[in-house]
Amino acid sequence: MEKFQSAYRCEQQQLSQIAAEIENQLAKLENMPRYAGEDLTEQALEDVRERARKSLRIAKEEPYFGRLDFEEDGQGKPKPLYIGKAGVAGEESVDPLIIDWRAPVASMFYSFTGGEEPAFYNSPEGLIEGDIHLKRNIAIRTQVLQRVVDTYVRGGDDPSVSDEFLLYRLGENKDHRLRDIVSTIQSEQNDIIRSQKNTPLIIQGVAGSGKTTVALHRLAYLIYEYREHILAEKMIIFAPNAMFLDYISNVLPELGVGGIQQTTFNDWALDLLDHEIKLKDPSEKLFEWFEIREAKRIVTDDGPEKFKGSSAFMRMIDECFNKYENSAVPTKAFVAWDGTALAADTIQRWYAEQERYPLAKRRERITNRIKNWIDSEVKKVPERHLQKELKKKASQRLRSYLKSWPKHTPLSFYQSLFNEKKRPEYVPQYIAENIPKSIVKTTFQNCKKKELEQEDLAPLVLIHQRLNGIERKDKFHHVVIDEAQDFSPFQIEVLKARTTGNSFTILGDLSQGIHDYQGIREWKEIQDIFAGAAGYFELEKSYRSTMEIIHFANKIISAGTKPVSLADPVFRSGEEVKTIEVPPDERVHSIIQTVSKLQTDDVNSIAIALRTEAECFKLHSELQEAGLTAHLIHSGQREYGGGLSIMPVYLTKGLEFDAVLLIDVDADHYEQTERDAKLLYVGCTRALHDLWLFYSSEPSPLLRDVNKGHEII
Ligand SMILES: Nc1ncnc2c1ncn2[C@@H]1O[C@H](COP(=O)(O)OP(=O)(O)OP(=O)(O)O)[C@@H](O)[C@H]1O
Repeated sequence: MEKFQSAYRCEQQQLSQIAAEIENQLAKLENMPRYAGEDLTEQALEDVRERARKSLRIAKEEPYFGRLDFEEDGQGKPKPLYIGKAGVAGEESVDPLIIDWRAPVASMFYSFTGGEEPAFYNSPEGLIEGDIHLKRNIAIRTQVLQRVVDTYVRGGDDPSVSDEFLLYRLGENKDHRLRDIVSTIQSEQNDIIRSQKNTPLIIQGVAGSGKTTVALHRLAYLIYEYREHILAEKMIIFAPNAMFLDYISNVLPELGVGGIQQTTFNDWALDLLDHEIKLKDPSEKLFEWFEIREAKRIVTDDGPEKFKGSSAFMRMIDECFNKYENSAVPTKAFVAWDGTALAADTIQRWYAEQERYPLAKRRERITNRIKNWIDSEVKKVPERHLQKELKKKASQRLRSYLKSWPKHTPLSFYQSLFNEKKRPEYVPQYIAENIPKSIVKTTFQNCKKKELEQEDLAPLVLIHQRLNGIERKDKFHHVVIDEAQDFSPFQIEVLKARTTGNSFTILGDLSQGIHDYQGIREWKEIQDIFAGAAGYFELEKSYRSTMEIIHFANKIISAGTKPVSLADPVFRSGEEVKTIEVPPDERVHSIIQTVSKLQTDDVNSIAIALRTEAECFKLHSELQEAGLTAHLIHSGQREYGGGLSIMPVYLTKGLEFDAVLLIDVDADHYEQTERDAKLLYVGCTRALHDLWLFYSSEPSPLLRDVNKGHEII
């Protein structure tokens, strides 16, 4: 106790000094007039000052969260390093006042797992070694010291780094948005965050292992580490839906990072295609795939989503496009006026010479070359009064000549691939035969109506890229794909073509692959796209939920499929999971009772999750009639406001809630199938502290093993 008090007093004193210096530095910089002139050196200095102002503003409220006492070899004594979200330079000394968490030396705060072995980090000057004497977590809120926890003391009773501070953080009730984790990043997460930029990373992580959070921290790290080569506005995050984007929207600003694009694949593709097409309402697809009983659809390789998302389909389109491109130049001579013609061979030679340009550019360049040829031919005509007349005629003829040169948009080219009546020459017979019959007619009709499905977007983007090319300025510097198990190989392929240095962070969990009709079955499908050059990480530790919830969820997933790995919970114990049988006529009453109890206990966010959207609507109105108000969340939702929500279980993916109530967990709604096990697993693993499952009549067969002991299958 005494030791703790003295540590607290020492940090209190330190905080007062550092806070005063921050105030002082900030006041000086705020009072300096801003430079707005043309002098480049002055502009650069102003940029440096502006960056310092930004860091100081961040540091003012919560200057740091950790202290590491490190004795560098040969220095003789340990030096305390204070680590915060933003670095602050010292005014009086060369040593920084606060070290940015992304700086090389700060990596030891995360990678050090205890023991008396030497610690090290990679500095720009090379490897630096030394000993760690103390690792201390310090919680400060609005300049007030709240908690001091020594997680490692050299020579102390426990040689490893303790979880005490992590457990304190995990035990807190969350608000409705994801938060940064800079103070408690774990060693295995740190390795991912600090991986080098140009190796694509694939991260398979169990539910709650921090994949989304880690990817966002990685973006902040890359911006810091590669500030000379990477621009925030050229980095992009692909997330499953707009509500999820809203849910993660706080993390990057908390880390002092702005300007990164955040979108869904559908929105991004529609923008790129200049809204030439409309998308069918995606909720119809969700309705089809998440219906129960006889209405259920079965996944097959030649279903539209799987087939159109495959690399094989991409290769077919590529081949057709190559053929089209090779024959896309007219085979007849261009006659400018009678007696003056440009031979077809010449035009074809010019076309071949432009091979390195995308088709649209090649066409533009050939057109310009023909125009120049016309000009020079006109100049050869000795009668000056005829020249104007001839030029006019030649221009008219050029316009009609160009019409014989087929010009496609992405949509018209795509549509032509499905034209059964008039197969274009560039579509070889064997390709036409390999496109499943069930897809051909509907896709052709959809193209005519300009209303397509989401699986048509990647093919259209590919055609757009082949027609127009991708300019260097349009390339991404880094791409994050969250919930990547639901991405098709084709989607990844088109993004790969737009990304410099294969700089990707691709994360997901095969056990949560509930959109199996469109996503991947194994990570190899994505590894193959990068020809085996991708780094692969597996995260098994789960931070979100209590041990009880994770043990329960592990049994559910194991009852329906063989997961890549089972989640290993942190040692945080809570309430037992409740599985409750309720007669149908008492269902609403039971739900209301449970919710009121949770609300009385100050639980912030509660989700009531049902299998289908229609069932959510129904329960929502039943609860409303009985006096309980909740937010009804549907697939078009763009924001997530926390509190009490009712939503289909498939929409809870990626989110988390203090408590989750899963309704109708019976044999009808959740059968003994892989998809149903994954759905139920997703639902269970959304809960941080409390999980309730309700069923009437026969419980789901997936609950079969939940009451067996915790020894894992
Ligand atoms: N090192 C950590 N320190 C504190 N909290 C953490 C840490 N890692 C993860 N968490 C917390 O665990 C929860 C899950 O994180 P996140 O949503 O990023 O995981 P995920 O792997 O993407 O989950 P899922 O796949 O289940 O959606 C969040 O509340 C996050 O703050």
